[in-house]
Amino acid sequence: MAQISTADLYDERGDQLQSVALQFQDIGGMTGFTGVVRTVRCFQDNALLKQVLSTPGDGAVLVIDGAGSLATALVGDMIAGLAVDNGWCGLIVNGAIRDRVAIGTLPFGVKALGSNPAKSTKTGAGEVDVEVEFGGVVFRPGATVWCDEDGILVEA
Ligand SMILES: O=C([O-])CC(=O)C(=O)O
Repeated sequence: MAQISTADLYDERGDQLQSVALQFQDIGGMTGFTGVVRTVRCFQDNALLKQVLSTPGDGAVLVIDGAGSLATALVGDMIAGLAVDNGWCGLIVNGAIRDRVAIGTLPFGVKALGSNPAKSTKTGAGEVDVEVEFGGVVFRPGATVWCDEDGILVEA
């Protein structure tokens, strides 16, 4: 069954929702996706998010706050494939990805600011399941998020 559009959802329950003002690109093969928020905060380093995506996702959306850096890719086709295999439903990346064409073939939601072929460091620095904030919105772990071509809504 098709999920409700974010515009219709906003008309129904906008008072309970936050809408992301940043303009993300739809890169994954699935543009409409919804799930419970999990989070990683990291900066130009992707070992921690790879570790999280190696665990069962149970249909959750991983919100990755890379502080908006476009200097290195936080996710490529291997990490995105790992996430699909482990039952995550999508990623929202406040930063860059790479392997854009391959990610576009996956049955998976990926919103990101852009792409860059340069890889990230792998030290594991960062935090998991903390509140993150970008685009005028606070993402709380456990809140529900809805994504489609129009944007991103998350429970307040
Ligand atoms: O390993 C990385 O840094 C990201 C990547 O290229 C992939 O997931 O395929």
